Amino acid sequence: MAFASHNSKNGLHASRLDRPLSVNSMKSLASSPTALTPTSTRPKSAAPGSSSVQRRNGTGAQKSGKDDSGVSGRVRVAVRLRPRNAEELAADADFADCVELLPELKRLKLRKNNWDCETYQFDEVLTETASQKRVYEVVAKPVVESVLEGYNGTVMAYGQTGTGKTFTLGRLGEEDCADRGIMVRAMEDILADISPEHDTLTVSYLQLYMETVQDLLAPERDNIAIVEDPKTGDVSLPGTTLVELKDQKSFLELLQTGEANRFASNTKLNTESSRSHALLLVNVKRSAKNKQEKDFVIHNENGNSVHVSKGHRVPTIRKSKLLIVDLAGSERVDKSGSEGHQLEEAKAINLSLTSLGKCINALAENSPHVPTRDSKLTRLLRDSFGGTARTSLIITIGPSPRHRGETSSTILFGQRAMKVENMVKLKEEFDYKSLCRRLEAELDKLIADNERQAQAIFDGEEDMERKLEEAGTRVAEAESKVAAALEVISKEKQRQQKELVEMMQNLQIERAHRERLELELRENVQDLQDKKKARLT
Ligand SMILES: Nc1ncnc2c1ncn2[C@@H]1O[C@H](COP(=O)(O)OP(=O)(O)OP(=O)(O)O)[C@@H](O)[C@H]1O
Repeated sequence: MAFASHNSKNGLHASRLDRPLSVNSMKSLASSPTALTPTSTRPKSAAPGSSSVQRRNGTGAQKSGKDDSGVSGRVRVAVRLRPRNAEELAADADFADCVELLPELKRLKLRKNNWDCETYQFDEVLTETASQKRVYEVVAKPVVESVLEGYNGTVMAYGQTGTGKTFTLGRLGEEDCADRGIMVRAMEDILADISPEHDTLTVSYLQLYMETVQDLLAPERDNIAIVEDPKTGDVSLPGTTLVELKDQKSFLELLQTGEANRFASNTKLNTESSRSHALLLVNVKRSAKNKQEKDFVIHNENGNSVHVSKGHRVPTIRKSKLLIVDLAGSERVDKSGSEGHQLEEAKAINLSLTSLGKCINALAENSPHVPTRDSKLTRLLRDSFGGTARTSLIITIGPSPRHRGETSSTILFGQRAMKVENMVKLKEEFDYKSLCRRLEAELDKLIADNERQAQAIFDGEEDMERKLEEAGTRVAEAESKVAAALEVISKEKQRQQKELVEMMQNLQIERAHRERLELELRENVQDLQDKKKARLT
């Protein structure tokens, strides 16, 4: 759809962000229970490390963290009075304010006339002198803390046009940091708490203008669909720009871009009147490790199950959302002087605010039917009112007796909202990706250990074989040496035997020779003796 050109509320022009914008879908606009005082009670399960809502319900409730009923948390409502503006100081100079505040008693008196008034009780009553810091601390800080603990949270401003909704929520405080509104202060606290290594912080910024959702960070996306999960009721806005945030500077740039693209007009009641509802959505994703007290089984969406035994650390992830809603101001068109296109805008604003009022009434009265589907605003706020969010509403009013009727209807809206009970839930689920990564790493380690052990055995076997081989070689060498020595010995023996035989033979020959000589000698002697005898004879 084509949008008419409007001035931005703070006169800034749209500028491209330096940071890359990631396009993604948003999921639910859920949240958790609120207390407006800093000492307020948190949901029982909100304490870090304590058991979550889903754990209270036992092992069966751990499927996805979505089948539990949550903890009751009433919508908390604060009222803030704007100081008289220049026009009121002049026009209402002779008249008393239409309201009287009793902040200590958390009461507000609405004057009916000079002698009669109605008294209303709120969770917090903020006078015209209340600082932005105090407003943040009592209205938004408990919700922000709760979001950081894993619950969804909503902070919303409602009130007549020109009463200070944008002042309360959207002030950047560039010149004086004391002026910083809830959005800037909330992000400061979130950035200070999260860990850039383990947590993820993404932001989208949208406006709902004449029943059309537009991306304030990419205004060409001007017809974003609202998709509701039929099972869980979670709302998502596919195609919305999601900016991953790391620092406050980027956030301020993002807010400036958004504000520059927001529809605002100069009306009789507010020179910079927002003509759209602005929704800042902060997604916080944090990983947590919980030690299990009991054995249990995790079922994933595919029906597979993993048995987790007692004492194991199971990685879980908390995906919470903080929704900050700056509604367009309700106005009486006769007073605001709207006509033409502006009149159409005013009608659309009033229509969506009326449907929000109807839902709040139905919820406050515990009506079986809540007309959530009547407008896009109520569809977007489904989790904030009557859902799982911790919701804090700030209603803004002006002091002028001329707007007593509008102030009265704002107060009644706040009173009815105080009766709305949400069922806050810890947005925690098992981190299957991380569990899978861890199991894979463990498996890789086991495989590596196994391979190392197998290698060691293999190496041991090889070593043994090598030693056996060496021993065999040494034995063979020794055997051959022994054989060689034996051969030498045997040859020597043979040689010696041969020499002995030869010597024996020589000896026998000599003996025979000597015996022959002796015989010859004896024969010669005999012969001589015979000859001598013969001569003698
Ligand atoms: N608490 C306050 N203290 C001082 N000035 C304020 C305060 N609240 C609002 N104002 C001033 O009143 C004017 C209107 O405020 P703002 O634009 O925030 O109203 P709004 O409720 O957002 O109006 P609309 O619904 O028309 O957008 C602004 O000039 C703003 O600075």
